Parts: sequence; C-alpha cells; structure tokens
Amino acid sequence: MTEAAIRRVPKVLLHDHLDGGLRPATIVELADATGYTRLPTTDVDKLGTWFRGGAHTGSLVRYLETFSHTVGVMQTPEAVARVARECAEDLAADGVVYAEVRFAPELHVEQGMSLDEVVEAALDGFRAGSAGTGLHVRALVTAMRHQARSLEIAELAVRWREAGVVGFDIAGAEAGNPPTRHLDAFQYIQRANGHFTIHAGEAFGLPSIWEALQWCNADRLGHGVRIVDDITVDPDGNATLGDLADYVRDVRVPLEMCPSSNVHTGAAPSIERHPIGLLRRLHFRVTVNTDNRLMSGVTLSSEFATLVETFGYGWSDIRWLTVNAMKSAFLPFDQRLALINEVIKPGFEGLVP
Ligand SMILES: O=c1[nH]cnc2c1ncn2[C@@H]1O[C@H](CO)[C@@H](O)[C@H]1O
Ligand SMILES: [Zn+2]
Repeated sequence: MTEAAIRRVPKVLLHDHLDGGLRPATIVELADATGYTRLPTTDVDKLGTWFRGGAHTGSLVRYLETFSHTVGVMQTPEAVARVARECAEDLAADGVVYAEVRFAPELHVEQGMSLDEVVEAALDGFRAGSAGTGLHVRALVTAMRHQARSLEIAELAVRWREAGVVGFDIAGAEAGNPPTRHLDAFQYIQRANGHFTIHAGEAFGLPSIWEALQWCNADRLGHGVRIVDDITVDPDGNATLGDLADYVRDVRVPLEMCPSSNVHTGAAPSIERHPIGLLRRLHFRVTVNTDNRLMSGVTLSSEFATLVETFGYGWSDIRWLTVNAMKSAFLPFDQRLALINEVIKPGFEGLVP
C-alpha cells in the first residue's frame, strides 16, 4: 500500500481550504503580478519550506498567521480563478473524485472585488480545472468567526447554491469565538434548507462541539477531535462514552478529521496519539481530510499513507473512510449514491474482498 497505489483509488475530500493549498510557485508569480511585496522570500523552494515551518508551531493562532500571504496574493478575480483551477488540477492528479473546497470571500475584497465576484471567480476556476478529469468539485463558503459578516456570507452561500456552492462554514481562531456568536447565520441557512459545517473541537473543547451541534444544528463538524474528552478508555481498552459523544456517534455526525493539520496546530500531540485511531475503532462517522495542503505539506493520498503506516489501515479501511465521506457530502442523495456505486466501489474492486 504505497502512496502511489493510494493515489490510484478514488477518494473523497470534504475539508480543504482554497487559500491553504496554493502551489508555492504560483504564490511567487501572483505576488509579482499583483504587486504584493510582503512575501518572506521569493525563492520557490524556500517559500514552501517557510510555509511548512510557520505552520508546524503547535498553535492554531500562529498557524493561521501564514494565511496572510496566500490571501494577500488572491485579491483579483484572475488570481482567485487561477488558484481554484490549480487546486482542482492538483486534486484530480491525486485521485480525488469528489471534493468540497472552502474559502472565505470576505478575505478577498481588499482590492475591490465584491463577495459575489470572489465566488464567481472560484467557481470558474474549479470548472476549468476539473473539466475532462474524473473530479467533481463543489464549494463551501466560510465566514471568519472573529468577524461579524457571517449572516451576509450565509446569504451569499444560498445565492450561489445552484451554481456550485453546496454549503457554509465558519473558521478562524476558535477560542473566544463560540459558534453561537453566529447563530443568526446558521438559522438563515436552515430556514433556506441549506447545509453547513462548523470548525469545532479543534483548538477549544467540548463546549464548542456542544454549541455547534445542540444550539446551531451543524450537519458536520470540522475536526471535532476534542470529542475524545467525552470518552474514557479503561486499561483493557473498553470505552465509555459521555452523553455528547454518544449523541455524535448515534446520529452519525460526520467528523472532518485532518490528522497532520491537527498535529501542526497542537490539537493532537502526534499522529500516533491522534484521536482518529480511537474514533475509527468506535465506529464514529470519521472522514479523512487535508485541511491545508500547502501549510501541512500533505495530499489526501499522503494523509492516508500516514494512517496506513501508523495504524496499520488496509484497503478496506480506506474504502470505509471514503464511503463515509461520500455519504456525508453536501451533494444531493442521488448523486452521492451514484458516486458510491459507480465510482468508489468499482475503484476498490480487487483490493477489498
Ligand atoms: O484548521 C483551521 N482552523 C480554523 N481556521 C482555519 C483552519 N485552516 C484554515 N483556516 C482559516 O480559514 C480561512 C478560509 O479558508 C483561512 O484564511 C484561515 O484563516
Ligand atoms: Zn479547516
């Protein structure tokens, strides 16, 4: 089960940030083209290393600081469309067959783009990059949790839903910015019969997960790793779940887990001790994701290869995780089913008994 072999099976990605997945060479070229002068270096290799080094700090707040440069070069429709096109190309080359890629439109308006223009440019890029490949891409629009534009961004998500936006999210520094600050935005999405996920239980614990689910009614959790704080495991390996952990497992709340990113932001101490091991064993609705391919230096295939190495996962585990992700996608039911039966299951034929 090499990384190259994993690249060839169909995979599904639910949690990937557009502004966390740029090619270093593109950042340098866009900085030049758009007059952005604040890059730490214009040497492509050194820049890639700088992003990974800056991200692996054990602090979400410091991890997020590196985004000022990627967002800094994504301030024109051409730049956003190019990054989105390359994102789709890179995911297709990695064997991803369905992806939901997220970005925060409010971060891309510094040079006068409107929120709608940002979304339009990203969707154009996704379409161009996925054309002729086996990849289907949809967008999630994110509101920044420390800002106050979430209702406006929720309205934007609904306005663009026929064109490829399938959901809404909040991201950014979690501590001090609880999900209930944005309750009106989540209620707006619900009244419009839309879908949303919330970054919760990454840098802050159970109260954040509880609010995301029981006050805001999130369809999925971004990360959700701290749900393990509500699970006790005795020396024989028997697990006892608290009420919230029971709820998350019982109603099959999808967990968008991003193992490497969690180690880099300090949400998990190491891959070996990452909660995904326990949560997968207890049959939570676990999915595997990249979060930020640039900052964490990963692809979806490399992330699976890491899990194979660390937890001894086999093809049946990868297929289970992939089917979990497809079931949890914000795509209409008939399209999810078609991808599972016509693309994912046949793609694992001969590998899984
Ligand atoms: O792991 C994460 N936790 C919280 N916020 C994040 C994470 N990764 C990226 N972003 C934030 O989401 C914005 C829109 O894509 C990024 O600009 C970054 O600030
Ligand atoms: Zn994220």
